[in-house]
Amino acid sequence: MKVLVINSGSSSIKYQLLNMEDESVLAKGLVERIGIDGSRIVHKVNGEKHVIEKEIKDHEIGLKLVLDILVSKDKGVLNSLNEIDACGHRIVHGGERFKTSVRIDKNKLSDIEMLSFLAPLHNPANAMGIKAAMELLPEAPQVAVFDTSFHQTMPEKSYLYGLPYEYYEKYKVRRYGFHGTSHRYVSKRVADILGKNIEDLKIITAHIGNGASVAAVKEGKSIDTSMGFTPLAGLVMGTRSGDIDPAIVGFIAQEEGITAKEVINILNKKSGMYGVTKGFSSDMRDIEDNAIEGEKVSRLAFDIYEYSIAKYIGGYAAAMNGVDVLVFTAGVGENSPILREEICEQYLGYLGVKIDKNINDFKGEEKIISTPDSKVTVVVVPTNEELMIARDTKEIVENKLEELN
Ligand SMILES: Nc1ncnc2c1ncn2[C@@H]1O[C@H](COP(=O)(O)OP(=O)(O)O)[C@@H](O)[C@H]1O
Ligand SMILES: CC(=O)OP(=O)(O)O
Ligand SMILES: [Mg+2]
Repeated sequence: MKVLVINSGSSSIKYQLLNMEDESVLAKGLVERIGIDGSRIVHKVNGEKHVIEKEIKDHEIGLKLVLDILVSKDKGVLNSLNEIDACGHRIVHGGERFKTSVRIDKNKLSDIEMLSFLAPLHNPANAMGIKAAMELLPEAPQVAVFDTSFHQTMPEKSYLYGLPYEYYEKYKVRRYGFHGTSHRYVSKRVADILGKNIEDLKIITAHIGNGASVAAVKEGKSIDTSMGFTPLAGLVMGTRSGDIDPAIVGFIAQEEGITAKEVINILNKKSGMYGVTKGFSSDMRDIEDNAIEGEKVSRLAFDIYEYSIAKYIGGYAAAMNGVDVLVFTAGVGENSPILREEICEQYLGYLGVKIDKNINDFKGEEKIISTPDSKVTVVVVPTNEELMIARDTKEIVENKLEELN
């Protein structure tokens, strides 16, 4: 079975075509800057990278280009689009409506669109990707895999805020949590790597990418996570503030003469590392390089970033009354030895965490970085959201996965 995985962002489409017989990636790529100047497609196949600059006005045109390239003579891997057996979509917000991955029909698509009020930055783009795929691949079943599903196991005490209860009843204001596909993948994978049963483990997964979140996974189930009602909450991120005193929103709005919505936009797009470094960069590679060279503002930003991660790890050790395994994943977690080292050494010694600095000095591999006598096993596990989406898609299409919706 060949599965096309689509992850539509507001201005991009990431895609992967997988052969599910052996889970190999046949081709993958990124359509970026959709609807703005400089749009292009970066396509990778057989170890080669092709960049095509082209005007791409919307998601349908973007996806059409992806499909054209997949069947093209020189850069393609398919003879015909009929070879695509199914399409899996990453959907950021499933609300309380979607507890598992589902096969998409018109009603489910409209429910996904209705959830846009909870994730205005993500769901409209996700829905555009589904519509484009339904249009261009009418024969292929479409499956939705939600960032929020894995966290639907959180108990009420984790997901309810200290707000008037009517806001939960009327508007479903609660913690949802995101990056669930990644937390699910790495928690299962680390149990396999360690040869343990996930049911016997208390795992903390730190998904540290441009968007970042930490989750507490007990007996294979998410019991808490740092993102909340939206992906703005929790850790300090590339451009997002993470947790702040909610009173700041009204205060800044009043002082700057702007609306609450505009303040939230600033918290999403102009804060985090970007904001603390006065607009220098949101990319951790830049911040890290500068911090290592001793530049003060970047060093401070890096400290704020690590400290916020460490506090959540400590909090989740308390939430589970212990921790057996700590996982680092995503762009920064996989590729920044210094971040892993500083977090473990400066903040987690009291938990009995000990890492081997020499072993830790690598990027992007599956590896145990703790010492044999460490009380907590610390492991780097590269995430693979696309593989999870493809696996769920295959299982749904083959009716092997129960849809609880
Ligand atoms: N070698 C590295 N050192 C530190 N950070 C890195 C490195 N490589 C990538 N990153 C960080 O990973 C981030 C992207 O992570 P990723 O998980 O791809 O994010 P997203 O899926 O949210 O776009 C980049 O912003 C960059 O800061
Ligand atoms: C939900 C979320 O924050 O996603 P990303 O990390 O891809 O921005
Ligand atoms: Mg990501």
